Amino acid sequence: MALLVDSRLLMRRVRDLRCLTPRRHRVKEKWAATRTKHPPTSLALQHFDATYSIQLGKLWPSVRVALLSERKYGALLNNFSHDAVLAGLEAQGCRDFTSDTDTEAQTSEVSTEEESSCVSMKKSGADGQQLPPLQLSPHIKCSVFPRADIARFKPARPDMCGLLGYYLMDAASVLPCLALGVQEGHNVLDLCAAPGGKTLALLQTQCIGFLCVNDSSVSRTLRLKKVLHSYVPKQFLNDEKLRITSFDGTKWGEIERDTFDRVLVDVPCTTDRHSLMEDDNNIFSKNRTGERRKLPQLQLELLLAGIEAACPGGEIVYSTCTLSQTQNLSVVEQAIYLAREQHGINLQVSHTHTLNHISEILWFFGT
Ligand SMILES: C[S@@+](CC[C@H](N)C(=O)[O-])C[C@H]1O[C@@H](n2cnc3c(N)ncnc32)[C@H](O)[C@@H]1O
Repeated sequence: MALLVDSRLLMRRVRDLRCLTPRRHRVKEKWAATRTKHPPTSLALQHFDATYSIQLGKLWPSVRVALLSERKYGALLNNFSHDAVLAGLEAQGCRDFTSDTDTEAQTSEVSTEEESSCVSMKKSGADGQQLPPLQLSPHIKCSVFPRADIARFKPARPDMCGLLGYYLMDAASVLPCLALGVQEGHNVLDLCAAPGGKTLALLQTQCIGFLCVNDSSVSRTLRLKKVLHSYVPKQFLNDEKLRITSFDGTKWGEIERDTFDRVLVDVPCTTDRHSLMEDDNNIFSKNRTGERRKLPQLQLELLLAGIEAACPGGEIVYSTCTLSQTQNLSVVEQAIYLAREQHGINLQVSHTHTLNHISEILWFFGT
């Protein structure tokens, strides 16, 4: 893996040198002259080196290598498809990691390549009951190629009804959906839902009573609608089962309080891997510095809104795809404090209780 990173860095260095070499064509020269000296991906790496080396200590070098390595996808199986997708993927050597409990080799593969974080919490009901053990949905399945196999999935094909067989996403992105522990007839809110990978995973449980899907970005909500129509039969997308909105999620507490059995708060964050790999749409671009600095506050407001939206006894899962303690633990701690002080809401954090069940599947590093 180290070799892979070295060769990437080498390629980047060669590209940089090429840019500095004088060119005959004026257009190229101009491009080289205006080329940013500090691309956002380099700024992201500098930032992570500074913060994560302190936060993660000795673990940081290996996590750094994983973050800079080729991304490894999981294929979320679409139970609505008529094709025998799982069998097809198994024939290619893939395994469903959500039902794989004794494959240490495979679990470490997934864990070192992902940087997601999720914490679940329960809003205390009048009865103040202890948390029941988490029941993972057996219907959320995600296939991955085995350890050291970086084969790519073929594009999913439509079945006879035009529905695609699987959706490619980071394997760890399935975790928040499992951790939500959706049960039969639950009223569920997905507060920041676009482009819809986790919504799709939640729908795989096929037991949700009503699903409310929201994302403040209208363009991303349109993408989400396209995703749903490519994977889910129309009868599951009617007004009685699903509502799609584009509200500012931070205001949800003013719209619908004490309503949902389960709330997923999958917030915008520094998306660490993307920030290291892609200069386009990168939160570390100089012109997005303000937006980046405001992320923890936005995350806090979204989580508080999600907490307010949950019914007494309801559960909330907060998830990000960053390793940042400022965007994970600190946000959760502040939200718990403010929920109690400002809204009189008590929360039980079920981080450990969630991990105890899922840790057989993925490796976790607690911060
Ligand atoms: C990490 S992405 C969500 C990914 C999605 N859950 C999935 O699995 O495909 C975060 C989303 O939050 C949305 N967002 C940002 N600010 C928001 C707000 N104030 N209210 C609701 N959504 C917001 C962004 O548009 C973005 O789509």
